[in-house]
Amino acid sequence: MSAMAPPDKKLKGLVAATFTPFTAEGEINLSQIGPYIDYLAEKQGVKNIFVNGTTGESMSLSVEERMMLAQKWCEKAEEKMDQVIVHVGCMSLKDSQKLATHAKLIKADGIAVIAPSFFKPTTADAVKKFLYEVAKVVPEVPFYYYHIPAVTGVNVPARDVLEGIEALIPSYSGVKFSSTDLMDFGQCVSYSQSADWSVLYGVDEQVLAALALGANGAVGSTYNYMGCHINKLISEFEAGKLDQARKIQFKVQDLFTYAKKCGFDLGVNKQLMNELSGLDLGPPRLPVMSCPEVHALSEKFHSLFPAC
Ligand SMILES: CC(=O)N[C@@H]([C@@H](O)[C@H](O)[C@H](O)CO)[C@@H](O)CC(=O)C(=O)O
Repeated sequence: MSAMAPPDKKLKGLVAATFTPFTAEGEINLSQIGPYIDYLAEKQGVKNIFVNGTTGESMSLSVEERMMLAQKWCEKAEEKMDQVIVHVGCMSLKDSQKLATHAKLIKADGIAVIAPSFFKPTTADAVKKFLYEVAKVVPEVPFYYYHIPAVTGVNVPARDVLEGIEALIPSYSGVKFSSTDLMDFGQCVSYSQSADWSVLYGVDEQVLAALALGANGAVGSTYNYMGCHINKLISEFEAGKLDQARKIQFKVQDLFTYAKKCGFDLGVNKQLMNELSGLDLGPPRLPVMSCPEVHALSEKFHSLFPAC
């Protein structure tokens, strides 16, 4: 079995799935990326980023915009972040290959690929063939499979996709698992243990359950603004203080129960990040609707989570 990332580069701990900064007019705003990285490192204690993913609205960006963004994230992350993983999944294989080649050029620490979702692969074999065609253009770049069936509508179990992936894609380094199916997640952990691949969880409101099953870390949108609290949850878990870890997890769940009543979506999430961080990341891009103010949600956040 091949485990591409050297042991000191194994992706673990918290990874922020970054929002894409836009100007008020809806153009990419590269000027916010430096301050954004400083905020994550200094205020949240988050040292890894996953860029141009779901939270980053990658599917609403052009290939050129994704390249500009990835380049700036990598440039500004130098010496401040441990790893920058660039999501290069697209509907078009050619676009994905172009983004993967570019990610290597800008020295990204890894690439991730989602299953295409317009023409949906219906078997693990079809998903793997697509992943292989992207990974093969940059065989020396650590490769992560990004599993998010609720968004892609590709309901092939991740564990089936992982079966034999290391033989097909020697750069395979792990899976970013954004699904509530904890049985499938556990099976991915179990498959990955012998080779030390990273298995990262992506449903922030139940990350503690994934840690119990052996997650190496977590990738998510909320680690942008509550990374310091989830770092605490992880250290309580690692210290065997389950009660303390649960307290933090339950607060996250309370926040989301409240947020869902207010119509929580990516637009609300981004606006919450703007308010909590003080950064100006602008509105989302259509079809995600912008959301003027989420003061009640920010207040709820502050009432649940006193400053770190
Ligand atoms: C569907 C979705 O956007 N899921 C988020 C979660 O972090 C999610 O926002 C959070 O669990 C709140 O529901 C991540 O899994 C997505 C992600 O990591 C990404 O932006 O690529």
